[in-house]
Amino acid sequence: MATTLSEAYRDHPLHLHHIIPLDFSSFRTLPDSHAWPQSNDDCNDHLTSNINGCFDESCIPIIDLNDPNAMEQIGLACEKWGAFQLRNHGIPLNLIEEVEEEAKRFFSLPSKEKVKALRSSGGATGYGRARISPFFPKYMWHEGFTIMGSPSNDAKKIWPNDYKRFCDKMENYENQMKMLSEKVTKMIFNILGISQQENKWVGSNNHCGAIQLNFYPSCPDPNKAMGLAPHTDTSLLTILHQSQTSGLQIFKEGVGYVPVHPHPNTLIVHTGDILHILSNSRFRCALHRVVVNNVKNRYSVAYFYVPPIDYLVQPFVPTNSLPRFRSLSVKEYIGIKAKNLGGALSLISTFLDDDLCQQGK
Ligand SMILES: C=C1C[C@]23C[C@@]1(O)CC[C@H]2[C@@]12CCC[C@@](C)(C(=O)O1)[C@H]2[C@@H]3C(=O)O
Ligand SMILES: O=C(O)CCC(=O)C(=O)O
Ligand SMILES: [Fe+2]
Repeated sequence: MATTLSEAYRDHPLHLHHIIPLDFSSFRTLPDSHAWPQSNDDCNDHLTSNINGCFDESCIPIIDLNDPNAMEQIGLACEKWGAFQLRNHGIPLNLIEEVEEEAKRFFSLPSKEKVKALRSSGGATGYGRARISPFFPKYMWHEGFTIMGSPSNDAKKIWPNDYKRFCDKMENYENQMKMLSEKVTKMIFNILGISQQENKWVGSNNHCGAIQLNFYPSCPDPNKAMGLAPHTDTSLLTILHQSQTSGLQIFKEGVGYVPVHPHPNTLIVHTGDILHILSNSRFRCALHRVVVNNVKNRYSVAYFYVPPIDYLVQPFVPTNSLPRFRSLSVKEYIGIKAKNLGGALSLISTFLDDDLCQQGK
């Protein structure tokens, strides 16, 4: 029986062609395998996030964690967007920079070096394409490196004599992200009225977590390419650092894709599927994607905060309401998502409408 996140993915192996990334450095034109039928012109580039924290239809709010009203603002942002940006988050800025530097150090290696840490078919960690690759007809202009717990096994394959530097930074970052995730989760559970007493795993070492280093090389034909295809995160919440290069876009019903341009010293928080289920779809789980450009490489570092694998994800239902989803374990949900991606929430819905997630109902 699976007890860790890695083990939960073992039952859902991927073909190697959905794992081995292209050697992007050898392409001057976009190969057909990476040319997407639809261009990225459905983006509302004039819209952006508002520095003062705003809750109208057009901007992704920035919330100061030290603001006495932060909890209320987080609740509103999760309801309206399923995402927000966080200022004064308490993560040391030099650590964020160092982790980004380590990501650059890894991704700038020649392909023949990087593939030494290739994710195995049934594996969850290491170098490779995004797990969602098999659901799309074309490949993404993207490389990833996934870490669950200590990355030492994978890092040793790359830097046999010098793996410690990479591991120390990543482990330190994981600890800091865990603490921030706990803080935000406690605020969110408070908003939802979910008992802390029954969720003692928050604040213990019983949670599951993963770090994903993302690399989007500059691309010869960015309008036809896709950095990361539209998806929602499986996690309870995701904390994302993006380098100073735009590319992330969040889908807003009735508006389209809204860019989230980088703001110095802010981290982005996404509501994941698990929180969407727990909140009985009061909180959206934002559909998001990444577009690429032809000038600069882009990097991002995502931390996925996930409850223990055997945790029962059970919608918290206000009085006089009905649960919109059946209860299931994290492991079962991961399995359903691995087979159905965007259809996973509809499959566990107790209602007939599909795509409840996007409608935020
Ligand atoms: C915990 C996880 C979330 C993730 C799958 C993973 O096991 C580690 C990689 C994560 C990632 C990063 C890129 C986008 C994404 C959809 C993917 O393909 O791999 C997410 C996964 C997810 O949220 O389901
Ligand atoms: O690169 C980004 O900005 C987003 C990455 C992302 O969505 C993910 O890792 O799940
Ligand atoms: Fe994501």
